Amino acid sequence: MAQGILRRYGEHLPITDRTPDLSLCEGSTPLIPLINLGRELSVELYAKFDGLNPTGSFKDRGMVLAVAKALEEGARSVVCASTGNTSASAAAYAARAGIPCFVVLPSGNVAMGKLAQAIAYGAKVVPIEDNFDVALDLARKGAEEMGMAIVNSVNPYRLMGQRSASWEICDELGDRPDWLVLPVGNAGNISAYREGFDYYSSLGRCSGLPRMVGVQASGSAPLALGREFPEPETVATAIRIGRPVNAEKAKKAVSDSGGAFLAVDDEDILEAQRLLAGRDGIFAEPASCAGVAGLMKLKERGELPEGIRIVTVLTGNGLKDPDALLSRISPIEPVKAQWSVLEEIFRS
Ligand SMILES: Cc1ncc(COP(=O)(O)O)c(/C=C/C(=O)C(=O)O)c1O
Repeated sequence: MAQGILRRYGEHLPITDRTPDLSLCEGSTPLIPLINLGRELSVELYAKFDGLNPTGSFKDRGMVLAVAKALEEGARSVVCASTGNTSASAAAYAARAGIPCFVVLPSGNVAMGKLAQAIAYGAKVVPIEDNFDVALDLARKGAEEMGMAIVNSVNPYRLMGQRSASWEICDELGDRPDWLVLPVGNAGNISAYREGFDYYSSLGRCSGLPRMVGVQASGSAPLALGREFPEPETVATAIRIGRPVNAEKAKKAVSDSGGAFLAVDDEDILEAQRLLAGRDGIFAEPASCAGVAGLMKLKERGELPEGIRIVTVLTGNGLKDPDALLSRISPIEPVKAQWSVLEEIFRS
């Protein structure tokens, strides 16, 4: 049975005998070979499908530790700002832990599935008339003024828990991949992967860092395009973040690994989402598909070496945000429930 992060990797995490044994059986997500897409790109391609965590995103890996340590350190409630997945995860683990959760969201820019989760798990949802970056400033003030535990990736326990994904990849492949490709918003996850590979390398369990490729949406790409984005815009609302709090760590992860940041357009992201589902049967939310869009762009430019082993991190489940896809297709009208009508369709 899945043990959860605190049990599976407890010896590598800041667990004490006072740390609550919190778990929603997160982690141990599948590393799925993308056979068809890999053939098209002429690489050995795997998807680390973190959309199969309990709340449907990679956030659970860090949240379980952040909430457990908040309890251990005497916090009586948690707060976060979120583009959606952090709030869903924080609300779930706070519910499990029996403490209140306050989430500050950029009104009108959070996918319905994620909002439904935060409400269902019982969080106090506070939409604001501004973007994620301002929401994070307000959540941090709430934590300071009212002694709540902030569980965004400014909380070090979040990145420590998220290192577990790199350990799972190494445990399964027997080493690090040649490349790790993933979407970048607040830049916590790419930083956590770097820390995780470094740590496993220090234990002799992998041979150093993979080349780390962080992909952003071109309308919200402060790291990829090297400029401010005070009004970030992208259909990939999960990475609609203009002021990444982990920017410096992420830049070092990319430079130390000989990697790169890439910017891709929204249409490239949605095309990657359709390809991923249509070729290899995996439905991931738009932000998660930015990595695949980046690989397709590199292939087009002749900058994707053949035969290398790549892991692309699918950070969130497609069910979180079906609107992005549905809003771009014409409505599917019902037909008469007659065999002749269906037969014509089946034969076409
Ligand atoms: C699906 C998905 N893919 C990628 C990212 C980017 O990870 P970071 O670069 O570590 O921020 C997010 C981030 C979401 C939030 O930041 C939030 O939920 O507040 C995400 O939900």
